Amino acid sequence: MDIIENWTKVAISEHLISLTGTLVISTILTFAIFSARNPPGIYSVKEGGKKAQYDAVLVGAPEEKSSWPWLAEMRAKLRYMVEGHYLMFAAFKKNTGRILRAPLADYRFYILPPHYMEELKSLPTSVMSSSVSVEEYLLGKYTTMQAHKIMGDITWNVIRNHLTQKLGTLVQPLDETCKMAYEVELPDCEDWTPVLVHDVFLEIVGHMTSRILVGKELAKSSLLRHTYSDFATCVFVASSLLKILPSIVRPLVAPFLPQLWRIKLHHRNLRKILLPGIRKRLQEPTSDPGERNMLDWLIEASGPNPDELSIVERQMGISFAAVHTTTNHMSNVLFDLAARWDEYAPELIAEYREALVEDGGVLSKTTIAKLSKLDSFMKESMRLNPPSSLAFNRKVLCNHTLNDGKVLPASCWIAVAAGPLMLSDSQFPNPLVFDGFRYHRMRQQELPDSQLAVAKTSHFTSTGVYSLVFGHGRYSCPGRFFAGLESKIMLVNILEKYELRLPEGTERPKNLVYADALVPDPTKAVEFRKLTK
Ligand code: HEM
Repeated sequence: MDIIENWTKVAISEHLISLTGTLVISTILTFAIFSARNPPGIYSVKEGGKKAQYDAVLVGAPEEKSSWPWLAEMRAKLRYMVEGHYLMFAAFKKNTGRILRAPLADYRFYILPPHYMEELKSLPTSVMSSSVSVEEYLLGKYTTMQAHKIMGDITWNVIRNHLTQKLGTLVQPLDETCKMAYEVELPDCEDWTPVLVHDVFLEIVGHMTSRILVGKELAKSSLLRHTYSDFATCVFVASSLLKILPSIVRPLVAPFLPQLWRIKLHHRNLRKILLPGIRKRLQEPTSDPGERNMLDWLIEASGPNPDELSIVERQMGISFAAVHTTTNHMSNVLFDLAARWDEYAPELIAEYREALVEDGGVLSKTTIAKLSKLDSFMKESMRLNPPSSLAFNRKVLCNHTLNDGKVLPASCWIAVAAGPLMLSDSQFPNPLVFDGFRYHRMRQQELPDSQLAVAKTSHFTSTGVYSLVFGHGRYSCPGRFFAGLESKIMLVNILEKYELRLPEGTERPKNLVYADALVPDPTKAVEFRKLTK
């Protein structure tokens, strides 16, 4: 009943939000005009009133010098929102080796050349923090995505020391869940059937991730899966809407956002679903190793008197990090595979069958590790369709002097232009061409010294300057090994049972752009057909 009442509120508030549209647009303009204090083009970074130590080039600034600098900056900000991804490529190409400034809302956001990564990648979180940048980017104050609290050491350690270490034992439960989810979520596909891959795989990834987060029984709850996936959607939508407003106006608009209402509802529902299980475990820890899951690991990692609510919050945080990222990756791989089925599927199927036979017909972690061509295909899909043109996003927490003497001022943001680096023609022959087995070949060939940096990071989960989709260094994505395993299990189950193609007369769908982010188009379908035995 509670839930029904809340959904009614949501419907009413959706009307209210359209009324606030006018307010939003007028405040964007006010904000853009009054916040444009700096001239476009070359932007001098001044520290503590001293002379600039370096110049940063404003991404998206007009070529010619403008007599209305604030107008030029305002245009750069608006352009960045709609085509930031492409502007970043153009600016990086023209200014390789220079520091760029991304005109994103009211952040001081510097895009550093990649050579700084080596010295930055191991800095402690007291100097620069990935969690704080996530939290502020997603406006955690409003959206409850307070990453520095709900991620933090406990979550990181649980993912690194439990989830990743136990991947071998998770293959069978994940495979079983994947097969069940395909039965439930995919249509029959007796003949060619269009499938909206983003929406359907959001459900399938939801089933598989929940299986690991909460165990077999609780993972059956469709409310739980909806809570995990819609929480993330609400956080993205609400933060994107609020971010276009000046910070002073945000508290006035926030109460009208239906997404923020839904976020509250999701927290309440998750508590209702998880707390009884958490309390039961606190009294009597799960003894069956096959039944232990993220709930047990979080309880163990939280010390002698675990705070049960913080375990629920951490679950929400992990699902946030895991579900949409993996869904978007899978959507891209399926678009790429469907577009080139005849070229790649026969070799991928042969590789899988051979590995399975070697392992006595039982899918295991070793079988998955033998799928070098599939790993390469997934990595190539990510190289050309990264989640963002930026990576290694950090909030600088105190003034930091780089080895060459330049100072990163406290409270600025930094990132590296991951997208352009992954298209570097010095590292990738024909960088714009999809070459699904490029990384597979790299692992087997002798490469010139100039390409060794890429060759060393040729595996799906490895990170480096030319492989930044999972970030890099001490705080790179801890869940990437799980994401790789989960994706491969979903893919071998497709290769085994289905054929794919794009709807007739269509091409590989283009990604949607929002600022520097790239998202697979959720309205585009892939056609599936079940193989007859
Ligand atoms: C294809 C799927 C995924 C992609 C592309 C991805 C990407 C990323 C990136 C770029 C970061 C930031 C790293 C950095 O700043 O250097 C990150 C952080 C993180 N990821 Fe992933 N990830 C994926 C899947 C997962 C999964 C499945 C999990 C959990 C099981 C996970 C858990 C996390 C966590 C906990 C963080 C730290 C967040 C924070 O500190 O606020 N990720 N991920």
